[in-house]
Amino acid sequence: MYRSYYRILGLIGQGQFGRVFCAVDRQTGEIVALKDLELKRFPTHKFLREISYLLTLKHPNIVGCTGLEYNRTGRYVVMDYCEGGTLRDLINSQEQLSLKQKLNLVEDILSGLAHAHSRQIIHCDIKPENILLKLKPSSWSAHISDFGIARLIEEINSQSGGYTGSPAYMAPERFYGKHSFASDLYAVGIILFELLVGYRPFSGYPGELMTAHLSKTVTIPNTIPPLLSSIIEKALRKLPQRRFKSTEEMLKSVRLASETLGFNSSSVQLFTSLSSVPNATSLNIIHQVSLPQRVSHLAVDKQCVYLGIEDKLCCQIYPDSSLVGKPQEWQVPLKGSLVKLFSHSQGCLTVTDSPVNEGSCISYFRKSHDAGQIFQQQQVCVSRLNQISAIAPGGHWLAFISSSQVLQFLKLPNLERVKTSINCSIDSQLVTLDSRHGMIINSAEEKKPKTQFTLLTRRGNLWRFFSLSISLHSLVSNSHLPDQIFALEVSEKILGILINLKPLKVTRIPLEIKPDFILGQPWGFLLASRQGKVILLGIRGEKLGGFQVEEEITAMAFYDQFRLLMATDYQSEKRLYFINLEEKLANKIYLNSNSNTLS
Ligand SMILES: Nc1ncnc2c1ncn2[C@@H]1O[C@H](COP(=O)(O)OP(=O)(O)OP(=O)(O)O)[C@@H](O)[C@H]1O
Repeated sequence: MYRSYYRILGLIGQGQFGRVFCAVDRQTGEIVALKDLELKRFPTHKFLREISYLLTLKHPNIVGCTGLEYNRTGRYVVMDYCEGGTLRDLINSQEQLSLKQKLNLVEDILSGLAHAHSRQIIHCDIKPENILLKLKPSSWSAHISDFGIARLIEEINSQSGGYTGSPAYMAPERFYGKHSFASDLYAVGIILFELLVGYRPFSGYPGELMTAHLSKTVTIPNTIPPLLSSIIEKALRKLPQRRFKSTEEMLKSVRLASETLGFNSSSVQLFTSLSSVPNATSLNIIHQVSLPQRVSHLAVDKQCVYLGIEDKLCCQIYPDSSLVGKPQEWQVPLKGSLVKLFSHSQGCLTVTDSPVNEGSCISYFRKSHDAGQIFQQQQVCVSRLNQISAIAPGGHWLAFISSSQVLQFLKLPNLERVKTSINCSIDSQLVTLDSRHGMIINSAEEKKPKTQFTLLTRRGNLWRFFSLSISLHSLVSNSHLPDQIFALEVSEKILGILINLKPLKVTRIPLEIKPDFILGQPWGFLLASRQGKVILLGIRGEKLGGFQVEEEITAMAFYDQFRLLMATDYQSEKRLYFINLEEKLANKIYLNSNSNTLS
């Protein structure tokens, strides 16, 4: 058996007939889905026949099957990867889609179906779980999955009698074991209803659903514009011959409705999910201190707090890591203005821009408990830094891209240069994943928005990883969850993008603020704007809460899972707050099994 062409990144899910994995092509770095079809249920002759026809079903709105993979672990169908999950995930999420976006998704489904129907193929199991999503700027494109598989399953089950499919989306004739192209259109009609109204026209147990589909009239709320309710009504007619004559005819009607209503969707009162504006409720402030000057940067390591104040570094050493009690305090001058501050296990690192030349200085400050002071131990001057990122927080490496567009590494704590010859674009962004890996991210907006993610090892090896068809900025990794990245999408609205790397899954989170601070924690991310609004997001992008302060926030850092340091500036009053967010997050947190459990 040969070595697999793919490296599996993670299990995406388990269907009735086998598992689906997210994998990366070892040669091209392309992300694919591998569907493992059990040998027992799909004997090779059936499997091959089905695959040969699946390979020919090519359309932008059908999840493409690109090949087969046989290896030691099994036999897989290789498919295009849909990083956005299913339409069901989107319906259940907090993302609010505009009318135009909802209709575009239905148009995508109908376009894919029209192609299949033109080849005499009926899907038989159209439902939100079988519609997969890919990112497109500020929205999603829909792709029909389970095509051939659905047909194959249909064949297997019809041999044992009875119907297959999902009763909530099944046309009346399907309960009698009959199906036609119009049965697929009925299912699209239910999806359109669900997207617009927020629930399905019929609910209940399979028996109740069957009765309803066969004999109950669909009630369409009068908040739905007539142009759309007439489409739903026609698609959901009980007799297949009374529905749309063809998929193209239904597609045309939806397109017309989208063009007529879509740009003016604010006037259409549709179902919307819960409002997610954070409440400005009282905060649990452990204590607060006045500061003599504005703090631009904050970093914490155990009982040491580092405050960046203009061209000075202030170090406070507390009796213990609860940061209660009176700290010992030292100040050291910095050469130039501070642009970044990192904590390190034995001290901290500063990056300053030199006022005299065009260069930057990276300095390592070591704290000495015995001597009760902090002193500068090492310093290197480099050409002005564009992007900088600490590899392994509190760890062994620092990587940066200099203005000469070369990626460089420094060993910590002695700041010894490691030679690399990796060219990077000046606009590249860097993030840390774990002690050995980082990522270089290049976003382009020109003709087509695109973001390319390249994996970087601490030895300076690069590996093209994957790309997304949107443009991203302000990327931040979560040192507590090495497989998660948060970013902002470049678009009219403020959209957060949560990227899980293993398996690749992208979630879009509409935000009410434009965050200036993004901090990763074991329970998720804290986002805050300088204007004082703070949002707490869980590890799946769900909103856990938030708060608002009157002051301008100038710097933030966590000193344990829940306790936060926040420096503010308000009418010449500068303060440092010690805040406990535990109550705000209590009972709302889902931690994955890799992270520490909460007491
Ligand atoms: N090409 C793909 N890209 C990304 N995720 C996929 C892809 N194909 C399937 N998945 C995901 O893998 C999981 C399992 O999919 P699968 O199609 O095997 O089963 P299912 O649709 O959940 O159930 P059923 O077996 O009843 O059809 C689902 O969460 C699905 O969204």
